[in-house]
Amino acid sequence: WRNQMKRPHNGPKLPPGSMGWPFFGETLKLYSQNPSIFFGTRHQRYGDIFKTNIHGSPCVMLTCPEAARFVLVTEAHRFKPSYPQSKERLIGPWAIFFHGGEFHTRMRKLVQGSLSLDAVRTMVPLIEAVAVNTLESCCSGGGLAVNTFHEMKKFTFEVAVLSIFGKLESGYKDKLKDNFFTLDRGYNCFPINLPGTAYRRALLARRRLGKILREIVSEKREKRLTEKNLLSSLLNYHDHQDGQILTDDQIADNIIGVLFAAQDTTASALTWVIKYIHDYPLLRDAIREEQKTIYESNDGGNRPLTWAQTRNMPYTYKVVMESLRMASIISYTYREAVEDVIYNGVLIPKGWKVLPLFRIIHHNPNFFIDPEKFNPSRFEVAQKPNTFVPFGNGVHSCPGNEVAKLEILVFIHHLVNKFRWEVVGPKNGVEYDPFPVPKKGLPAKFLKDS
Ligand code: HEM
Repeated sequence: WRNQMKRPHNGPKLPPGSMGWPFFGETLKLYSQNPSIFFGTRHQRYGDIFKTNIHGSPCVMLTCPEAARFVLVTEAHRFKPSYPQSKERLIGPWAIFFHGGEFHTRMRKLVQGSLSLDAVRTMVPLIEAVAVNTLESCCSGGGLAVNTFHEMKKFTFEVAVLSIFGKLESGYKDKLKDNFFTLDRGYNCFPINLPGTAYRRALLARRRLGKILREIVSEKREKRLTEKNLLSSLLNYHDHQDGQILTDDQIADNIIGVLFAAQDTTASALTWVIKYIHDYPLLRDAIREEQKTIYESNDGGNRPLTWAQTRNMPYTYKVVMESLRMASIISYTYREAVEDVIYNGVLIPKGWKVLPLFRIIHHNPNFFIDPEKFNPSRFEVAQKPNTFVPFGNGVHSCPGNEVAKLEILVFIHHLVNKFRWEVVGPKNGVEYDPFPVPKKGLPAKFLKDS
C-alpha cells in the first residue's frame, strides 16, 4: 500500500480488483469456496486481468492466453518462479522449478534430455508391466472398493522411478516410497515445524530421503553409467568450461523435484480419465473398440504393446486431451515480477506475484464452445494458439508431458481390455489435494475379466 502511495498518479494504473482485508487479503475467501468460482466471478466482474491479495502477497491474475504467453514466454526473463520457502525446504532449493537463468537452462537440458521421445519410447514394456501389476493389485481385494487416486499414485510413483533411475533395487525403492509419501502428505499442510505436525514429519522424511539418495548416488558414481535416465545424466554432467560437476545435494533436490512434479499430477489426470470413461458409456465403447483392435493384433495381449501402437490411439488420445482440459490439473502457476512491467497499459509492480489461470482459459467459451461439456471431438481440429496449455508454456513448460501421456494411454489400454470397474462413491464433486481430484479419490471396484 505504501509503495502504491509513492507511485505518480498519472503513470500506468494497477489492474482492477479488490485487495480484500489488510494482511489476510482475499485468502480466506479463496479457501472458503471452489477456486473456479473464486477466480471465475472475479474474471466476470473485472475482466481478463485483475488484482487480489493472497497469503499476504499482492497478486495479478491473468485469464487471457495473450497475457499468459507474455509472462511465460515472450517476457519470461522479467518474471521469476516463485514458491513459498516452506515448499522449497521440503523439495530442496536446487530443484529445477525454483530456478531461472543459467542454472535452470543447464538443469533443463539434462531433465528434458532424459525425458525426450527417444528416452521415453524405450519405456513402453516397463510401463506396461507396472500398469498390469497396478490393475491386478486394484482387484486383489476381491471386489472391495479402492481409492482410485491412491492406487494411481502408486502407479505414477513407479513410472517416475523408472524414468529417473531405470531399474532400481527394490530395497531402495521401498525406502524412497515410504519417505516420499510422508513428504507428499505434509506438502500442503500448514507449515508449522512442531512435534506431531504433518509438516515436521515431512521435513524428517525429507532428511531421510536425502540420505538414501546420497547412498544411491555414491554407489552409482563408482560405476560409469551409460543408461539413458535422469540419474545418469545428472551424474555424468560436467561443465565444458570449468569442468564442474553437480553436487550430491543438487542431484538429490532435482530427483525429489522430478518425483514430485510427476506423481500427483499424472495420478490426478489418470483418475479423471477413468472417471470420464466410466461416466460416458458411448465414449467407453468407442475407446474399447479402438483398444480391442490393438489388443487383438497383439495376439490377444500375448505380445507387448509397441511404441508405434501407443502413437496410434487417436480416439483415446482425444479423450485424454479433453480430460486434461476439463480437469485442468494445474489450475494456475506462480511467477514474480523482477521489475515493474507494463502489459497493455496496466502496471504489474516489481515483487508482485503473477498467476496465469490455465483453468479459466480452458473453460472460456470463446475458445472452447460449450466448455462444461465433455467433448473429445473438439480435439479433431487444432486449438487456437496458447489456449490449450495443460503442460504450461515457455521455458518452464512440462518436460515430462510425453511420459505422462504415454503412461495414461498404456494404463487405459489394459484397463478397458482386461478389466471392468464401477464407481461406488459420490458421482460428483471435486477435492483439491492440491490438484483437483474427484470426491474421495473416486472409490471404485475393479474386477478382472475372466
Ligand atoms: C498429467 C500430468 C502432468 C501435468 C498436467 C503437468 C503439468 C506441468 C505444468 C503446467 C508445468 C509448468 C509449471 C510452470 O510453468 O510453473 C510442469 C512443469 C514440470 N513438470 Fe510436469 N506435468 C505432468 C507430469 C509430469 C511428469 C510425468 C514429469 C516427469 C517425469 C513432470 C516433470 C515436470 C518438471 C520437472 C517441471 C518443471 C520444469 C521447469 O521448471 O523447467 N511433469 N508440469
